Amino acid sequence: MNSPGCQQANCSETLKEGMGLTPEGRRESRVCTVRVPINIALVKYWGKRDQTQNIPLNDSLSLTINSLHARTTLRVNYEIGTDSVKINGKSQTVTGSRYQRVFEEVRRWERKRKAGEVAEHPVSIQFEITSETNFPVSAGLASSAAGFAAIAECLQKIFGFTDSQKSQLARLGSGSAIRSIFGGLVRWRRGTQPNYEDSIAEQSFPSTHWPSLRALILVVDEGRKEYSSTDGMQRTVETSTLLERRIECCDVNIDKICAAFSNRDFSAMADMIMRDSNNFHAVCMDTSPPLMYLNDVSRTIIRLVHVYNEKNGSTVIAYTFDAGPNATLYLEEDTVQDFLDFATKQLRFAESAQTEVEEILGHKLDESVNNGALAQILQVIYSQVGGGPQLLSLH
Ligand SMILES: Nc1ncnc2c1ncn2[C@@H]1O[C@H](COP(=O)(O)OP(=O)(O)OP(=O)(O)O)[C@@H](O)[C@H]1O
Ligand SMILES: C[C@@](O)(CCOP(=O)(O)OP(=O)(O)O)CC(=O)O
Repeated sequence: MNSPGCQQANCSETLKEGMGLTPEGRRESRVCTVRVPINIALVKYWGKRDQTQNIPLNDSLSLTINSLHARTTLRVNYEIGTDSVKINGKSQTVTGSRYQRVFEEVRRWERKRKAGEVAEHPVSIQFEITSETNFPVSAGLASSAAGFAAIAECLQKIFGFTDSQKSQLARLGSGSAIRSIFGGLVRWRRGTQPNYEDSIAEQSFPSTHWPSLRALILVVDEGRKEYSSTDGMQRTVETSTLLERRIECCDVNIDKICAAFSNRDFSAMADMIMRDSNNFHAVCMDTSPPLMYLNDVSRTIIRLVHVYNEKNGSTVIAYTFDAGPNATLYLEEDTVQDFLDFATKQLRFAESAQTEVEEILGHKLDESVNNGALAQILQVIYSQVGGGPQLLSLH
């Protein structure tokens, strides 16, 4: 069976103080390129106590999935101009966006830093971002997490911000982005301080602690989801009575998953992962009007996983669903082949997804096996649990 690639985190460099000047005496532009993976939560973040700062009501926990990533280049020009953001070749609206929130925060910090210094030039900063992702954006595959963590990484490298400032910038863009700053198993603490400085992420375990852990993402819908996570969770906060109970349980569930992870006890971890996913979607259904992120294919996958575990006599695979119908399955490497053999008999795979399965298995599928029921899998992504951001270039 083929192994998915693994990259190691390597993001400790920053530009040194004392930057170059152009012949006109202006600061030279700086450019940074990073590659940052997505993360998929095992205990979901859902609900905020501060909407503008993205401060969560509950702690959350995720695994970093390094096959899916954003490759982002940020250019900072020290002049007055219009900021721009391009994702997969498409220009994004910056005015009034989350990008602008992040850019304004950086300008504010730089103004503050410059106050007291006799600046030759006022703080004029223009931002240009180009980002490519190797997966669809806004489809519930945590594109915003990789995207905003990448922007925060670049900003730290260019401006020399502290780790805490980097976290704040990532979180300001999208809450879940704060967890993509690390590899492995990552916890985002909601924090209790009024200034939110302790609402930060930390690595609970590096990916090397459990090298045989794998993720299989079954994409069943590549389209934009109906309600964004941002709007959906706010609606839940306003209307769900179950949310309060969910929030009470998150810390205990995180502790249980961390203990299971520490002992590499897959079955104990898997049970908690599936419980959290189901609890999260129950809370979504308890929202008014309900948030129905799962579809029939998602539900077929849920059933399939339980049948497979039962057939096995122990829990060897877990599902989790974010705010969309696509499934992330966690399992160990030695389960992948048997599970895919089983799944290809029960589900229907689109032609490209079939090729992806064949690549994972390292052999062709028998013509007759890929004829399962109507459930259609469009794409299969196989990944290790990986390291965090990688710095590609800085100048
Ligand atoms: N590579 C990127 N760089 C910068 N911003 C990005 C990038 N990819 C996505 N985004 C931003 O994230 C938004 C999509 O976020 P959204 O939360 O709707 O989807 P998602 O992240 O795929 O889903 P979820 O967070 O529920 O898993 C995009 O509209 C864009 O503003
Ligand atoms: C279901 C989730 O994926 C929700 C992610 O929400 P976002 O981080 O996208 O929300 P904003 O902070 O408003 O940008 C669960 C999770 O990743 O923890």
